[in-house]
Amino acid sequence: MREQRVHLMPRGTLVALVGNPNCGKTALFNLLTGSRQKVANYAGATVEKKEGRLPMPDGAALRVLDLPGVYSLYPRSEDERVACAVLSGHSPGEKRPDALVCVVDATNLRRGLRLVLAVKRLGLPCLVVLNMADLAAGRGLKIDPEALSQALGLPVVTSVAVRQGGDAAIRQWLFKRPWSHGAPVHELAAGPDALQEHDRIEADHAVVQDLLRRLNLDSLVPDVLSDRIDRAVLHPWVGPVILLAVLFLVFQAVFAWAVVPMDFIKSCTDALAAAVVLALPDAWWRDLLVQGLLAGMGGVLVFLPQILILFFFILLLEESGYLPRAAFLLDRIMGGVGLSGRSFIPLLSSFACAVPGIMATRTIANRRDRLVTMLIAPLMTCSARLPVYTLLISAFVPARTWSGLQLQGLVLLGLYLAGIAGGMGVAWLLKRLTRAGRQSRPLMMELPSYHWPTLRSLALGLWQRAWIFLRRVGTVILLLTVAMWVLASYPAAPADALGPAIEYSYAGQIGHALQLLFAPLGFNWQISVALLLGMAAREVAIGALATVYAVVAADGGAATALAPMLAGQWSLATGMALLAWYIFAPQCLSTLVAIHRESGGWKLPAVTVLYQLALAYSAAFLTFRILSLW
Ligand SMILES: Nc1nc2c(ncn2[C@@H]2O[C@H](COP(=O)(O)OP(=O)(O)OP(=O)(O)O)[C@@H](O)[C@H]2O)c(=O)[nH]1
Ligand SMILES: [Mg+2]
Repeated sequence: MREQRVHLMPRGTLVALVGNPNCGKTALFNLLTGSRQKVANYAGATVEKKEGRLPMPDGAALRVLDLPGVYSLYPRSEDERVACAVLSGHSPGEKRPDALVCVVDATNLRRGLRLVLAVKRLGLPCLVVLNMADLAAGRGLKIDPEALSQALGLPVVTSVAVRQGGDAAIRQWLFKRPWSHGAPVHELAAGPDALQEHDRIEADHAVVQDLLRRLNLDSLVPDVLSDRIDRAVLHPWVGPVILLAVLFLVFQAVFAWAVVPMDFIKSCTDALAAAVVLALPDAWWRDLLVQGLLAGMGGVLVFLPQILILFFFILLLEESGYLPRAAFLLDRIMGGVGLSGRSFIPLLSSFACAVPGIMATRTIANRRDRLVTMLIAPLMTCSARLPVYTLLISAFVPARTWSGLQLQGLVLLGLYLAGIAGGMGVAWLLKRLTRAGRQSRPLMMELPSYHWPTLRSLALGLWQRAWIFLRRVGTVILLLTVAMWVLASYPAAPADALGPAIEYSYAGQIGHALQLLFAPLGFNWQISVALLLGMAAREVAIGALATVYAVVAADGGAATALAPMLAGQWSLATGMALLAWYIFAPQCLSTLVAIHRESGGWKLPAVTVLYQLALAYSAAFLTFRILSLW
């Protein structure tokens, strides 16, 4: 029987924000609807349509859609297809918008107005918004919205999306219904509607040139400051030095700045555990609270400061406009392994989390490049690995400093580089093995103006990350550490037991069974169970280890510091082998689900799991064997 899908369309008036990439659509969307979608200073920050609600003065609400940026209405990449499908009314589960807000970067009218012409031909009521009016004014651009409106036959307003109230004129237009359709303008009629893509773009280009000339807006106003900064940042050898220095600073900071807040959180959870032990009677639920919840969740929570420091830098880089420059600098290296600089931003997003990174591959027009990028995205070190890395580093790498350089920070940077090297190695192999991989694809990427990130957006971004992390600790990690405690505590040891009680528990049994597989890597049974539970989410392994060792210690059970405990129990070779495992292992279900969704099948996720397992096993095996020789 043929499958039939019925889409239920939500009711209500629908307005969509459309525009070139990076013109400020999402910033406006957030302002209009009070949402907190990701705003970033590079093309392709939004790759999926997002909905919000704008309350109207009459009590009703408008449905507002934020769309991925488009260069034209001839989509080339997946994110452009998402936007164009909405505009043409072919988006699954969504009706055609009732009106459009066409956002134009006021500092780049030439490109923005070409899209306005195409959008006007869609025949929907449309408001043209000249956003970034503050930057345009700063550069001495004088645009008369009234004259432009006359010329376009559409209403035109200005906006500043990064200022509270900077959307006032848009609201005013949206609140005044019914919206009028645009007026036909004779000068804009560039040839018949049925022109082919290339001819249509050429014709629109000519119309826009003519229009700008008539309005005295055709002189190019260069962004002097950005150009000056770029002279250093994109310099063939100064550029890479700056890039390395930036990365270096980030990893040093993750260790150096986090010490005080981490100690604070640790002492809080320890004190809480001690107080609970004193206050509550000795019962199974006290053990659950102390050895399960406090040890497990506290063990993960302590890494919040490091995660926030990492995100502070990621947000700074995203908002400043440096990222596309880094992509540009790395294009040659990426070309060497059969990818283009286009893959850089999706890969870089994967350092936060592979899931948005895999979504961001939608901006890569070439399908082969897109699939390879998805395949290697999980090797980039996501923030969930950070707790595992820093735990093992603080257990096994001495906190030594050489003239201001922290050894631990260097090792952390090394782990990140190992992940990158692994990903590049896989891409290089695929380039050698496939014909498509050997074709070179030039990088076309715009370099946005540098911006100062606003304190508000930084604070908001950090708060969002903190919230995501805390929610994870409060849900997945909580559930799995409770599961771990149950596994580690039951069944109780028989009366005539010789070994420690935990050896008889389910965790002990499962761990010993798995150990057959992991013993060649130097992993003991505790690590083996922790890895099993850690398949769901990486940090769970830490909570699981904390719980197992808390149950083992069972000394009335304050949440003892995990790192010194591990240093005492494991050999250096085991600790390092576990680090090597973590660089490559496929320990995240959501990543695999994302690869499935974005690639449209199970083949790619299956390949990902298999190659990652093979890499992880070999890397851990070699590390353990080599270090054991010492
Ligand atoms: N100064 C200034 N900056 C703005 C304004 N609007 C947006 N920005 C900045 O421009 C950058 C891009 O904003 P976004 O809202 O992410 O742009 P977008 O159109 O959604 O981009 P894509 O999702 O990539 O298509 C961000 O760094 C914003 O902070 C504005 O009116 N003035
Ligand atoms: Mg956006």
